[in-house]
Amino acid sequence: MSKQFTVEEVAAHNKQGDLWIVVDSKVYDLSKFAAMHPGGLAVLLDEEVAGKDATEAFFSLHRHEVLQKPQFKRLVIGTIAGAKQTIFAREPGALSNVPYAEPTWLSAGYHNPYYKDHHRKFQAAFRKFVEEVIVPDAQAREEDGKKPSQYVFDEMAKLNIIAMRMGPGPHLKGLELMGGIVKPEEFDYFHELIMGQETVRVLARGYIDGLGGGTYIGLPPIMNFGQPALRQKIAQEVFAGKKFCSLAITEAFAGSDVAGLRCTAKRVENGSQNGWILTGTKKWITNATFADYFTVGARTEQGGLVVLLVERQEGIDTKPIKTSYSPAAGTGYITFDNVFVPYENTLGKENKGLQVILSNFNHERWGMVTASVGSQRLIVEECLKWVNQRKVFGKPLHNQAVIRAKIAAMISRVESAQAWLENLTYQMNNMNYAEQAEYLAGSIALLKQYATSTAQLTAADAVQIFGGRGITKTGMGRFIEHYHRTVPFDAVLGGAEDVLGDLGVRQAIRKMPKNVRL
Ligand code: HEM
Repeated sequence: MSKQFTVEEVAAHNKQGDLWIVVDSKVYDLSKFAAMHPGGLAVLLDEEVAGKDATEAFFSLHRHEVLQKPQFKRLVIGTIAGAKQTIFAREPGALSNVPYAEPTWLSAGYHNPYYKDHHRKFQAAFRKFVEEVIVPDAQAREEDGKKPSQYVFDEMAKLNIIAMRMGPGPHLKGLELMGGIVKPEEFDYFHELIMGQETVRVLARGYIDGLGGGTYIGLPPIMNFGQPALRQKIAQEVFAGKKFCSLAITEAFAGSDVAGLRCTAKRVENGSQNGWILTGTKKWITNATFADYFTVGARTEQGGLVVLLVERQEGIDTKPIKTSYSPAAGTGYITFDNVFVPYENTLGKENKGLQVILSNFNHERWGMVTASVGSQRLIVEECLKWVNQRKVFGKPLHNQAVIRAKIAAMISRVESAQAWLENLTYQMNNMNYAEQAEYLAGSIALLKQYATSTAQLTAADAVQIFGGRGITKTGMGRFIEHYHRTVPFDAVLGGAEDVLGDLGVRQAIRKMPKNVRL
């Protein structure tokens, strides 16, 4: 049992060199630390703080995790006799009890039609994995800008997480998923949705893309259109966490208008050399700096498009691009200088590359929505906690009607996006790929536009609620600052918002019956 002190005993230690304070029933000896305190010595010597219970002052200025750091835990010398700890951090893997911090299917008292028992078990195990294995590496790599550590990929591979990240399908056959919690034949788009929403809990946007953003979009064309032997070899290497893919479509010359690509692929057929010569550049390619395989869109001599699987080799140069998120994503500029690509590395048919590129767009955009809505929800939780603990004019911040109005809008946005997302996910579970393309392409595009545009409104509101802290990289508002800075990525990747909104409406117009009038 830790040493017990009375309030009076603590009160006697209230000066420089002999300074104790109480935070949530624990007594901290700050005598030596006070001079190094990042908030300064003076604030600790304040007569309301020195030798007193400073719980409220502490939590209005620091995140809870400050107290959990080993160097600060060591400052605890005992507890106040008869007092009990009242503030607890969420255990790794546990659900949050903050209202709206979890989707309704994970909220006490709610019912839902979509998720089964194996989804719940999967969610609990996956969150624990994210918080225990990924979060520590994510925060460190986001800081130093290096790619996610190899041990994280290794741990993911052991549970077949990289394979599951590619969604349901025959590639999961025979694999033990998440230690056997879910059977390959049970694995559906709701499991994948859970993965998308749990992974963003690391709140390190660049790192998340580093963790498999390139593979998520670069591997499907290989799996769906590659030669059997080749796709099996590559899928195995990638699922084992040993190799990485990236999708190299976008260029400085062409973004959403893939028809305008300038990278060229010329056929060469002279005896042993039967293949393509690839020349050109690609820009903003996620994971490019460390990818082993590039799924490249290029223009043929006939003016059509071809998609090629290109292995890293001489003639390929990748250099990092500085974006507003961290270099952990490995975002790069690629130069292909007369690179030879064997003919068997052609994905799909020559001059029919557009179909290959477009074929994965729905799944890719839907996946981006899962992540976008998941991180939007974390921001709602951050804001609810902050307005509850922050005091202004002697009252909690939520006492201001304007603040409550902002929170109301945030909750409505995230709940509507989640409900729409779950509905479309249910449709995906009950449609084959062709049906998804036929019925869902427009809705998914509209949902992505909705999710990312509401995310940006929520990011802006969150900054207003956090004030200066919302634009500061450390301290109470650090996740708000990060989110506000990186939220445009979601709105640009997979198609800019306006393009997607337009696509959704064009699809609807295409399906307008000829025989209807007002
Ligand atoms: C166990 C006791 C304490 C520890 C370990 C501690 C530690 C820290 C740390 C690590 C920071 C910088 C990180 C961050 O921005 O969150 C900080 C900042 C600060 N601390 Fe403390 N602190 C303690 C108690 C207090 C108390 C009782 C006050 C009372 C007024 C206080 C006032 C501040 C202020 C004003 C800042 C600067 C906040 C800002 O820049 O927004 N600290 N403290």
